[in-house]
Amino acid sequence: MAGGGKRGAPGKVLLAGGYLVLDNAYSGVVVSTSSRFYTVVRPLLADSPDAPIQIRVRSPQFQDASWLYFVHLDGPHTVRVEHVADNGSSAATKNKFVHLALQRTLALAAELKSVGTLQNSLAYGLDITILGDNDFYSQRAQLAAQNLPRTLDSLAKLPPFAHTGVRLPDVHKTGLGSSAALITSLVSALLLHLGAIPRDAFSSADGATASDGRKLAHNIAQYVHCLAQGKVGSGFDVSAAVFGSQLYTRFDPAVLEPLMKDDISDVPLHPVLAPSNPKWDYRVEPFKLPPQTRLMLADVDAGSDTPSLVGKVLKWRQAHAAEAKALWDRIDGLNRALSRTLLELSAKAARNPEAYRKAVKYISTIQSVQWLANPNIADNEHHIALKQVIESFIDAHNLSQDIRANMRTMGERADVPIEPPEQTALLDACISVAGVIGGGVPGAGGYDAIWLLVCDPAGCPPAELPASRVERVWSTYAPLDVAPLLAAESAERGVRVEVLEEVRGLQEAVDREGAGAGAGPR
Ligand SMILES: Nc1ncnc2c1ncn2[C@@H]1O[C@H](COP(=O)(O)OP(=O)(O)OP(=O)(O)O)[C@@H](O)[C@H]1O
Ligand SMILES: C[C@@](O)(CCOP(=O)(O)O)CC(=O)O
Repeated sequence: MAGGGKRGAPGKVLLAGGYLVLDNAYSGVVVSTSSRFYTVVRPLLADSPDAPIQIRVRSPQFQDASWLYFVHLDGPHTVRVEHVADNGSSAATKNKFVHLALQRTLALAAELKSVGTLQNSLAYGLDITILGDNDFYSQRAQLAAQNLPRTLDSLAKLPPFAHTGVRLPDVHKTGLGSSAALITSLVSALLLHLGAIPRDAFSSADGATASDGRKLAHNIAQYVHCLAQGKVGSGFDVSAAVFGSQLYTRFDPAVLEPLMKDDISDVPLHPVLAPSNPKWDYRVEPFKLPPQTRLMLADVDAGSDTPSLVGKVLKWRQAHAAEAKALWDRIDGLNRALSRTLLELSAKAARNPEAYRKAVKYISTIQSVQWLANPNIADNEHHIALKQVIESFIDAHNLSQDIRANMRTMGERADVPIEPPEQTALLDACISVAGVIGGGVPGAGGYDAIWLLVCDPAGCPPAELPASRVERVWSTYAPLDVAPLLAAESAERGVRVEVLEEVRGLQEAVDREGAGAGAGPR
């Protein structure tokens, strides 16, 4: 879009529901993050009018990350996107995720509009820039290079969309779901740019009431992500990128079966991907974190291999069906109760803001075990509303601890490190800090990350915030190398259209490496 429209899609954290969410009998509690992927689409203004339609895609945060494609519109249902050498050193590198996103989104647009309309929209070619917030990639090297301690303050000082200094395959990812956010952002930008969905498709949000345009973006993003990954996962990460925080229940993979072959040139996409196709049976139920709390995330430098964890857990589940069912049912009950309790806290805050504010302020200075120890609060009838808020926070604490215990059981039974002892020690240390509500290992677990939910009382001096106490624990924690991420929960619900100039550092990042608006292919 001339003028610099761009589409941002958030990352995700699966607070609860790892493994369970792969089965549509269960759900996952997923939070979308303030860290986003952005796609900026501009005309390429290719020199020769006779040249084939060109699309150039660049990721200026990486070395050798520029890909050039020719688009062939061979017939009413034949859109071919061909990867070609881009004059530079990137000739040999492919990007399957980007290539498939272009290929399938253009094909869908051709079905929805017409080949002629598509040809017109692509007449000048497309110059696409993809940028991810720093959080998606480990910033350890950047902090070390600038001699900065690993704190939230230091992260805030790094330039936005910092260069990672490496090639894409060599980057250390932090687990926020870079590929799902990237695919969602890219296909949404293309659908809008090509007029395949209305311009206001992303202006209102909320799962059940989402526009058909948003639902179409969801369906094609799920499809492309599955194709690129070579498997149909639960899709919670794409759903979070599209719809925002939610209680997610997966779609039946059968819906995508007709399109999962390599050559589908004779199979129309829209009948399968249309929001009106009843086989899309995913459910998005409302979820958000309570006011005056904050999600904290840390990247623990000891990666684990998610696919191998998942394979082993599913194998154990199959071999021990009855025991696994009891465990899965128990965990799902706890996960749903956690989601309900956190939503109840939002409702209590709305009903009685004063009592809520006081409760958060009070428990922010005390360890969770002591939250109702004060007889003044426990027995005083003037404090009923305050006490009710504190009780919900205690429920949230107990539920998250129970979930951890049951996930440890899952790990022990399946013999995989879902919450290994090293992570248990770290989480116990963090959760015992005053003002911390609960925490756990996100997603599939393993050694690589933790999440915490902490009180964030309004008007408290920064140094006295629970988050600052947690940061001190992280920065001095000897047994593991713990680095904070900047991300918090995103207040916006899912993918949205933004104004280029309003996202700090985005314009500069797009212009980096000599690729200003109107630049021809290099
Ligand atoms: N900035 C980017 N520009 C272009 N492609 C990217 C970018 N970031 C990621 N990708 C694509 O996504 C692929 C990585 O996907 P993969 O599924 O391995 O990661 P992921 O599981 O989403 O990672 P994480 O959850 O840790 O962020 C890369 O190989 C590349 O094709
Ligand atoms: C194990 C699983 O349920 C969650 C994996 O999540 P993550 O990639 O660890 O955030 C797999 C999935 O849902 O696709």
